[in-house]
Amino acid sequence: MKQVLVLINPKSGVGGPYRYITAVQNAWDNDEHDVFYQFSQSAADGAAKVRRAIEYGIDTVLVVGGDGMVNTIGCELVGTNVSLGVIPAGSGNGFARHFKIPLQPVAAAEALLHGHTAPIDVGKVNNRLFFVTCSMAWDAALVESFEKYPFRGLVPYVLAGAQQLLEYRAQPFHVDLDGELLELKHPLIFTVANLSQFGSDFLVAPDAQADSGNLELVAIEKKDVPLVLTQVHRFIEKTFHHHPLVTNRHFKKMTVRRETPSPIQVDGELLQAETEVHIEVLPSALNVIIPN
Ligand SMILES: Nc1ncnc2c1ncn2[C@@H]1O[C@H](COP(=O)(O)OP(=O)(O)OP(=O)(O)O)[C@@H](O)[C@H]1O
Repeated sequence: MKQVLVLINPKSGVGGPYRYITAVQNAWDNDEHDVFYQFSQSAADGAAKVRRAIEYGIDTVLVVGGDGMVNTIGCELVGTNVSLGVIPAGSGNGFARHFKIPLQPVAAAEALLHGHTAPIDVGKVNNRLFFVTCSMAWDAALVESFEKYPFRGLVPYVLAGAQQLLEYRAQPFHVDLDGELLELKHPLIFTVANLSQFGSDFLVAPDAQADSGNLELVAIEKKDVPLVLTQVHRFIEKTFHHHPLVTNRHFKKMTVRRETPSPIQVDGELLQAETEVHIEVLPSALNVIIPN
């Protein structure tokens, strides 16, 4: 019997948690699985519950939540043999969308049940892990405005972005990328992607592969953003990162030196950071259940 912990964020999801519990129960509660259900009231509460479950000998943790919860629980599972499955219940669901996990709970529970487990890379920024994306310029600052909106999704994201466009003061970034030196004068977008999207199908690094052993940098100077944005077909064709004005690199280790400290975005959450930021990839560090 495989031991399965279903960890539910009671704050996430549409239609209340029992919709998700029923979906998982109908698919997973069978002769092969012992399934336990717990609510995760906070990041610390969820982490403590997962640590206890690991000690108990759990095989799988199914997270019912969004990218923020995937991050806080994923951090506890890195370096263990426990597999992470994600039943998407967030607003953006970048992690789940990258792996084509269905957004409907019944379909998601079924897809994970019949899926396969594979190791994926994890990003590390200073002392914090990230699974989806990490941003350091205007693409980080907009999260502050976004968090103030009473509702979630692409619309507040765009509105927050527009508001921060007026307020954000771009600054020079000095970048050492696996030994290659890059000087960016005034980057507006500076995102490191482990997976392809921020969420809501907003693809920042369409080619990013979870098991490539690399992270991907997508950066655009402030003066070039309007030109890149006019090429709408590149967004539709998912090739905007190949635009000659976009800095697009695959790398394993990066150091960024900025002139003034400014917050960074880590899987949707805003963190304070000093001027110098270190990023590296931890290859094959987390076992994830991926639909077939
Ligand atoms: N382990 C956890 N347990 C409970 N709440 C958590 C946990 N981790 C993060 N949170 C908080 O729960 C709230 C919702 O997070 P969650 O990631 O589930 O949904 P979301 O933010 O809508 O998702 P997405 O990032 O995909 O848009 C956030 O305020 C987050 O800080």
